[in-house]
Amino acid sequence: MAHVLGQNQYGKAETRVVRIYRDSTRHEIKDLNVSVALSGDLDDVHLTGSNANCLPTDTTKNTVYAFAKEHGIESAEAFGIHLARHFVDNNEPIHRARIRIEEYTWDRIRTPDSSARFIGSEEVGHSFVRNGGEIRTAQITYDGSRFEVITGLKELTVMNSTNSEFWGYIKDKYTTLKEAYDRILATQVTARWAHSWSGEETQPNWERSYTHVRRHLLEAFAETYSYSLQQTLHAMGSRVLNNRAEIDEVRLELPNKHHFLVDLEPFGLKNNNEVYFAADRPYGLIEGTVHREGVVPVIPVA
Ligand SMILES: O=c1[nH]c(=O)c2[nH]c(=O)[nH]c2[nH]1
Repeated sequence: MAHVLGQNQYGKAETRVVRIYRDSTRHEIKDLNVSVALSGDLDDVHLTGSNANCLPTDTTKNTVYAFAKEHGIESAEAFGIHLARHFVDNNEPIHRARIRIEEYTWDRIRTPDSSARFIGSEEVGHSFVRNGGEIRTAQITYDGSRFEVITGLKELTVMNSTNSEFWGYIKDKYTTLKEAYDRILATQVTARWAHSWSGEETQPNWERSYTHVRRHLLEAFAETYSYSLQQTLHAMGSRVLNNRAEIDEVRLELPNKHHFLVDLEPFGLKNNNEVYFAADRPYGLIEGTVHREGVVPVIPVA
């Protein structure tokens, strides 16, 4: 039986690159995890053993490090665009590059010590603490003519301790869930958003765009009086599209981090919505895309 080689791609995954800027005593850090996936005219590599069209994954890793030195890392998106363009435009057999990046952020450590090696008010120019919050993500795809840039974040955990209800749902013989008129709403946000930029004009300010999208997601979560996590999801996506013209589509994955009231009656105590059991699994998983009318969604449904 004949077999057909289907979609394939290759490259070095998870190259961890840390770039320090030492231009002043106030150092800057960019800390990325970069995964390269190349595809193109690679049939022979798989079928005949000829590696004539194969740019080694080792080289893709080296390119990440060399570009960090030569071009710097202004933003994950700009760095990914640079890499993708390089791999496709300089290697004839490579027709498409997908660069996935995770970015870890570092906050400055502040100290009241005012000795000379500290600059500014209370900031230490060279001391950082890893931000325990969300991880930033970026995916850049380039096919030789168009770019697709999908920015995102994951592991952003948020909670509303009130302003959340859930009732009026379908009830069948298996339904035991009690209707809730004042519950905790907590989730760990995974969000991705697609930019309309595709390579023609100058690039958006990726860092500023990220900061604003994150703020809009959080503000929408906090300000929405919620009748379901689904409704909150739509409010979060809409808020981003209403406020950020550079973005066409937002996809959200929101696990419902259930908080169940503990029965305190056995101890002769009344639980007035104060003591909860935070369950880690199973969890409801609410997923959805909000996009502009007429735009064909591009963010893959994982
Ligand atoms: O916001 C919610 N959406 C649901 O679909 C659902 N289902 C459920 O059991 N609890 C909840 N909460």
